[in-house]
Amino acid sequence: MATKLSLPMVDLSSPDPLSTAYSIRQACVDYGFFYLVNHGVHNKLLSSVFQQSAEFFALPLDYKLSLSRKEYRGYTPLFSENLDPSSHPKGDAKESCYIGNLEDSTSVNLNQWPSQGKLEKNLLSLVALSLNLDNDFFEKTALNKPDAFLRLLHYPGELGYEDLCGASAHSDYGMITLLVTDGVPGLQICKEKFKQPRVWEDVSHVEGAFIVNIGDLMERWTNCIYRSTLHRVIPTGKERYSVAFFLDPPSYCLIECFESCCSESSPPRFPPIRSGDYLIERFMLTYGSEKELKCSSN
Ligand SMILES: O=C(O)CCC(=O)C(=O)O
Ligand SMILES: [Fe+2]
Repeated sequence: MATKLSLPMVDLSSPDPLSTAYSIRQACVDYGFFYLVNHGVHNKLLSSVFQQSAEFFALPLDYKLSLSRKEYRGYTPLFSENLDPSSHPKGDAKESCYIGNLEDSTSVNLNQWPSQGKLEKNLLSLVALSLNLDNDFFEKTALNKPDAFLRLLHYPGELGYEDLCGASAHSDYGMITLLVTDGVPGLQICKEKFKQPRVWEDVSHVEGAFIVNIGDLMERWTNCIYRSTLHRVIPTGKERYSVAFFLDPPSYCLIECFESCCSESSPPRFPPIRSGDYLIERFMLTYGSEKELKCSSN
């Protein structure tokens, strides 16, 4: 049985930015995951996002398929994604809907969350502070024209495949992810991704908190000082909803190790790479091919 894990807690309302930045640093070094509380997004708004999400996924499949994913936006049906191609060949037991960029999200009225920009700006300025960077570093490089996606996720529960994950083992690809779930368990993390056998720990639900995690591009920027931790959603037999907000640097942004994160004895582990090139490579592994990636409906 997996052990139950309480992640570190970061309080965004704390009056001392330095101590908040320090707790973010500690959490990103130790876990690559933390709970974010007092984030300023009202419970009422979150409930209405879950309500709309449930209404969307309850629509007839034909209708949802007419909104199939194109250029990273729209509907992806059950089993069309496989986050860990070495796991079950059938794919992941979830359906999802991507809502694209902050500036022009039109079809679903979710653009208050958290796209007004305050939350991610605030959080990323603390992350910058935690890395000894100017506190507007991410605002200038990555939030200037970010690739931000809201993704509604629905795990249907019992499907008759016992060993099929809702989301198989993966790390997130981008900079940072904010996640909110309906409280149904299933999310697990594996802190040591290179150790075998993998040890999985259940992430406890904290009502009203966001779960924040570091993605691969932040891991590359920080030379693995901040971890992009492996995680998955295992089946529990229960239906589950979650909403993830992925924040990625713009595609032209060159991701190379921060000076403060390397030294002679600890040289950069990764060559510089453009954000867009890295993300395309990862998405291709998840979805199979570039054609499928660009236009899943035809
Ligand atoms: O639904 C969840 O709890 C996690 C989803 C996730 O990890 C992802 O979409 O990248
Ligand atoms: Fe993820």
